[in-house]
Amino acid sequence: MMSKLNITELTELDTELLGYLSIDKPESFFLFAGAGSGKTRSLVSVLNALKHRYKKKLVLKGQRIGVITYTNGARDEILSRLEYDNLFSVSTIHSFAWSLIQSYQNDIREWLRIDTELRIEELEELISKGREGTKTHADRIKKIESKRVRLENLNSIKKFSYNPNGDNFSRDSVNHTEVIKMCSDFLSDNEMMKEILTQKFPILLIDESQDTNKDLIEALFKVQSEKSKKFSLGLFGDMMQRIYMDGKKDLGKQLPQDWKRPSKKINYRSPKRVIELINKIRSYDDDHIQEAIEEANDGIVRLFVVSGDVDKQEIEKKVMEDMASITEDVLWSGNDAKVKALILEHHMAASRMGFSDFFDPLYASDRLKTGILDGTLPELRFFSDIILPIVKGHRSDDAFKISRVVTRNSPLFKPEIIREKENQTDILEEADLKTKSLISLWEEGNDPTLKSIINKILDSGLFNVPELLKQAFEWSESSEEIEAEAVDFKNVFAFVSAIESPFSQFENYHIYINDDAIFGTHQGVKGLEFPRVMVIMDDEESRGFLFSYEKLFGAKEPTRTDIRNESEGKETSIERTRRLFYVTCSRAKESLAVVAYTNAPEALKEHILNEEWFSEEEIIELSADN
Ligand SMILES: Nc1ncnc2c1ncn2[C@@H]1O[C@H](COP(=O)(O)OP(=O)(O)OP(=O)(O)O)[C@@H](O)[C@H]1O
Repeated sequence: MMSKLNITELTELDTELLGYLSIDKPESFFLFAGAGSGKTRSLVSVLNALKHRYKKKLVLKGQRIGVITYTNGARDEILSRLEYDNLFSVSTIHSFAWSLIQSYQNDIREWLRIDTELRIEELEELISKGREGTKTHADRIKKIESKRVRLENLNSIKKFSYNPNGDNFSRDSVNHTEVIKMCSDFLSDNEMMKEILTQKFPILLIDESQDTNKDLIEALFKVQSEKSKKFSLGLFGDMMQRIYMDGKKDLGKQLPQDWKRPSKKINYRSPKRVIELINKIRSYDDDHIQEAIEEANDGIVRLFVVSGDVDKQEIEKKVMEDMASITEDVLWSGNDAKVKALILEHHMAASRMGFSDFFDPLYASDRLKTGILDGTLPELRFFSDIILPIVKGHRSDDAFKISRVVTRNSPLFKPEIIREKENQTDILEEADLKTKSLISLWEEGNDPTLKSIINKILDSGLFNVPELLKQAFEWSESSEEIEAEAVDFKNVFAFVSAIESPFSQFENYHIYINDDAIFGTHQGVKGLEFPRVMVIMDDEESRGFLFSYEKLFGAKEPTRTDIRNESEGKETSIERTRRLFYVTCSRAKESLAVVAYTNAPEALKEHILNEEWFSEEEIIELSADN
């Protein structure tokens, strides 16, 4: 992503940006430039320079410099580069929005009242136009009922809550969409809010602003135009890397006259051949052409066209071996391979890494989704923070590690239990016996199911088992029919299925979500960079409908909707996919393999050659027969 900088390393462009961010004569700017051009690096170096220039002045006035990032990961990275200096408030858009509005509880209540009434009216209108007796009709009635309950409850809520990283399902919580909309409305319509924002943050910089929610961006534009004498807004981004539907489509098109538009032409990240490819991909959208740095390598790219009923894991292994010999870079294959393989959806990693039985049922539940992707679900923490370290301790014969996990987590070591026992060695012996019995599940290379682990622990009482797991275990053992109306029915059921899988599946899932795996998603690698990148494109395996590589690569005709959207000037799935393809290819620092699974290899190849994305020598065909 970024390299550590000190302020003496300011580039000409950084100095230009610094000039705009003067607190005496503020100006706003829009720095939009291609992948790898050093936008994030400029952001950090400019912030460091601002610290030296203005820290004393701003601290005296109780002011800070605001920075909005797209992900928590990017926030952490920038914060660490700024050495956690308190002058900066670095946060994701959701945390930022909530921190601005959370003290205005009455305004939140009123906003929710009006918004909920409006949503009810909209639903009533839809109901009056739609057909009765359909599922949609029944769903709408249900939605109205739940919104009415929310309206009735509004007055009794003492304090609204919000967790930017959570699901916000509780009665007093507001959801992600509401927080952004509320903040945008408050900023657009409320003079006091504009004053609060600009007083607090005379300088506000937004990274990846092409994907920042459009309502909020528009509200911030409004604040900037009204408070231009004391507020600088700096946008960093790249419209070609807009990959979420939330962003402002025409961002930057009608900027006010007084906004500055600095530019960057150099790509510092990628070798020449990769830059040539991404310039080509980009040429359909705009005429921004990048150049490589003088000392850049030539770099190698290959397109693997794969057809037929193939074993995908075998194919991808072969691609990596081929790349190792083509590039003469051993890190492309073997046990020590250092490759980033980009898949479109998480379940594609699950099937390749062998954790689908565990992952798929949980990921299908809306309420569990977030927690399973970031590993914060308490039911998963039970396995990751207690069972996994014990298993690892067992494998490495580390009795000390095991006993530390047990003493920290077992209710046997609670002070009140210890006090009750006359002889404390009894507790140690009891814990030891129960731990050994748990570990015996892995004896002789066994791979126990999660269910058998839960069973063992429920029997021994060595640890407390989280409620959902306990319930899932009981349901899976019960011969009675469970009522669909039961509390948390769907979630418990998801676990009933997931706990049938072996522990090794949990372990693989754990490796995946902790970024230790070679797999990452196309969307998730935004802002990152890797020496060797393998982009996997597989429409058949992906479940969404937003992207289609087969269409982008000419292997499938555009649908009537695509043609209609195009003629109406609306975005098509081809355009969206092209931007995602630009993001993935531009992560490569040394070499790039693109793997296209297709039903029409000939058409695909012809299209690619016509469009001159890859040359004949760069295309390798693989099928079930070779
Ligand atoms: N002026 C520079 N001199 C040397 N290296 C640079 C310079 N600017 C950026 N780099 C390096 O180039 C790479 C890309 O930089 P950075 O991540 O800041 O680009 P970006 O424009 O934010 O990229 P993207 O839009 O693709 O996320 C990093 O490795 C960074 O250290």
